[in-house]
Amino acid sequence: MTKPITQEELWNQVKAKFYQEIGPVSFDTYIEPLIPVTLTDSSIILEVPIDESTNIIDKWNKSYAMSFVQYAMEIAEGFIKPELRVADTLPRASTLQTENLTFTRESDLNEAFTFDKFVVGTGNENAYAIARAVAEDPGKVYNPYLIYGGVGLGKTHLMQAIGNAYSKTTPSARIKYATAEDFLNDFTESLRAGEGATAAFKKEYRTVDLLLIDDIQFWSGKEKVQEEFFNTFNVLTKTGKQIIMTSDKLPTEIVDLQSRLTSRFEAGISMDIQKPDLPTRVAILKNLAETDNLDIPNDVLELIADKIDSNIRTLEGTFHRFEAMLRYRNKPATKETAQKILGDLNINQGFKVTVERIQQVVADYYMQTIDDLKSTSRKKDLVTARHVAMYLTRTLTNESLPDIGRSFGGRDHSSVLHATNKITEKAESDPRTKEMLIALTDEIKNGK
Ligand SMILES: Nc1ncnc2c1ncn2[C@@H]1O[C@H](COP(=O)(O)OP(=O)(O)OP(=O)(O)O)[C@@H](O)[C@H]1O
Repeated sequence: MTKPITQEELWNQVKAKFYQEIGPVSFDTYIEPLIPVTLTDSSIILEVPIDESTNIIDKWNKSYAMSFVQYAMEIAEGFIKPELRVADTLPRASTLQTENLTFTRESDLNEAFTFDKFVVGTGNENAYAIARAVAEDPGKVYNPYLIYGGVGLGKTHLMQAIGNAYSKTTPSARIKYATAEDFLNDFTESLRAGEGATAAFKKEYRTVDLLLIDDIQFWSGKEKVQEEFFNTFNVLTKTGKQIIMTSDKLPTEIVDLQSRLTSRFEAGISMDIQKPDLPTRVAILKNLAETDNLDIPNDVLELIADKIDSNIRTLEGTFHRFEAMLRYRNKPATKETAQKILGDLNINQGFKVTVERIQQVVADYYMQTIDDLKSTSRKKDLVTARHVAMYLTRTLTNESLPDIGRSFGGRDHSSVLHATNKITEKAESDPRTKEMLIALTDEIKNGK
């Protein structure tokens, strides 16, 4: 700015020009509600009332920002950029109606979900690298940032790590974490509670620096909440605020998610988290052991990590059960203790459940051979053993009735159906049969 001028003078003169240019109706809608907050040599911050934020910001970005720069140039003889910021105060009239309204708390971040505690491995290194970049400079390149992937693989942890890191470097930052369901509930509640509450809802979600929304697949088919999020999204991204989301799949794969949302999301970046490989799983267990001051041999950790390969939440849960065995039941930190836990959890310990495996276990149990099971003999014990083996094949594998018949000496599919019905009925009426089937299933999956 070359000409000395106060904020008020500048804004009043700009307003006068707008009034002339756009007429009273547009002026009252888009210009009059703005409040100048800070003027520097090169910019002016204008606060937008929360309940009109979507409209005004859209209009400014489309048409008025350019006019402002031009007017300011004429008045102050220098370049002044307008920056819009959503006011974080509610309209006065709303206070009464919002008294009893509690939204999910502003920062529901889990302090344990930090970058330090996040083990980086092949399945998550890209998602991690972007998360770091976002935490360093939110609202810039990767906006919005969507982390997607299967259940229990660390999406929430990584998203919240961004929030925790940013709140450390920028303690004044407003960070809001909510699940997609929280967002929906807050929105519905605000609609129910009336106009003031709607403004309170907007304040809650639109005046933050970082908005973290978990599990957006929850909005599938829910039109109203999608529309509300679309507006929230626009206000935040247009004012340079960061949005981070998680989902169990890519937005384009979420059924009934509006395309205007998916296309907005595509403007940022989406990164998946894959299942962790064995070294990553072992490292996660090592971290847990270290945190809890437990000395557990590597081969024991490897055994646990080897058996639980798809879900980190289950991996952690198993570790904590193992820890409880050591601490409260004084068991040694050995492979045997670990096996016990894994067995209790009914986790597959390496036996692939095939027709042959089932036939072998059942034949051994009835002291017969696999050939006997396949034979035409109708000795009573053997018939029962055959029926049980067919029943277990039907329930534990995806084999079709004809395929099962073929595996049992070329029998007809109706014989298999007859056998499975018979055993089902018996298990329903006789608890000993039921127990025997459970024990056999366990042995088929986990060994003796
Ligand atoms: N790379 C990792 N390093 C350390 N702990 C991890 C890692 N990934 C996940 N965890 C832990 O696993 C548990 C589950 O992670 P999280 O809740 O983030 O999964 P999610 O992908 O969000 O699950 P959901 O699909 O159920 O929402 C958490 O306790 C988290 O701390």
